[in-house]
Amino acid sequence: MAAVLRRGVKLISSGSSQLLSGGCKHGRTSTLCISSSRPSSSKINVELDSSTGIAVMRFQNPLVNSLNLDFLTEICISLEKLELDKSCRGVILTSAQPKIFSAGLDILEMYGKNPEHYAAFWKSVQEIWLKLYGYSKITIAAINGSSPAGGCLIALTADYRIMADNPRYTIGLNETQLGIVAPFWFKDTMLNTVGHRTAELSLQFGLMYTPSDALKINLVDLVVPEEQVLSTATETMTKFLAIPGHAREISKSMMRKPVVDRLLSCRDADIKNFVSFISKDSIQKSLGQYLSMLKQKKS
Ligand SMILES: CCC/C=C/C(=O)SCCNC(=O)CCNC(=O)[C@H](O)C(C)(C)COP(=O)([O-])OP(=O)([O-])OC[C@H]1O[C@@H](n2cnc3c(N)ncnc32)[C@H](O)[C@@H]1OP(=O)([O-])[O-]
Repeated sequence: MAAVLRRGVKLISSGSSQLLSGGCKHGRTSTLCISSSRPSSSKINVELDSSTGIAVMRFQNPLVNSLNLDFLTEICISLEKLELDKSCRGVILTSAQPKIFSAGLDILEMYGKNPEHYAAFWKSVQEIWLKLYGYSKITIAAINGSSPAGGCLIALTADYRIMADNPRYTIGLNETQLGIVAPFWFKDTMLNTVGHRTAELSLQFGLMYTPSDALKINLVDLVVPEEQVLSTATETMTKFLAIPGHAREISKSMMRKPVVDRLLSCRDADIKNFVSFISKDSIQKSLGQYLSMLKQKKS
């Protein structure tokens, strides 16, 4: 059943399985497929334009798109569905929340919980990284807000990053500022993007970069006025789509597979390592202080 939302845009279905198995396949030029796995409480919104093959995935997990277990799982499932959907050729990742792309991993998932919880959470963080860094289709991050730590990681997994030109927005792997350590696969993703020396300084200091500074170190590929982020992402996607798909895909895999394989070869050990690290009293204390600092900043 289709309902007209605005000129040329149709709500095909609010259930993603229906949508992806049938709704998009025979869409016309002006038809967008709008999906959400749980209509009212969905933390993401996906629009797939079946005439171009470009999907826009918007993160909408209030307040700050922090990556908790449910949210990570929902993103992962949607990415999987889009990857299997032949009418989808590329995905633009962006935020529906004002001023924030993603605040990174939800600190509350790593604070005051039990080891089983930490293990399940970390597995889902691994999962999203493996899915995105090894994604066969084109991904572009349209970074329309701040993007610390895990938020930066999500952006780093994309094939191209376009950031809004607003000096109040910052991006970077700031983990050390919280007293925690980005794992080797966060580090490798950063290193593969900005090079060894910049990654080393960036990780040790937990540096956050303004858009113009991020551009200087190639952490982002393009900085454009805020209102042009999405349109520029769509134009850039069109350029990627002009390249023969299999050749592009193999080239991407060639660049990334060694890093993906490295985590695949030691997932359980990596989980154990995380659980043991995050459970330490000293680390819990640092996280508690950081959370208080975030709250105080508000008042
Ligand atoms: C080894 C592991 C590797 C770790 C990787 C990571 O990603 S670690 C993560 C590293 N991430 C960071 O260091 C990012 C820390 N966050 C920030 O820097 C800022 O919040 C902001 C720039 C994202 C948004 O600024 P803004 O002025 O627009 O908003 P605001 O500051 O007023 O916050 C609104 C509410 O959201 C809350 N909250 C925020 N983030 C998180 C979170 N990650 N989680 C949970 N909650 C979070 C905040 O407490 C507040 O809650 P309240 O009081 O309403 O109950």
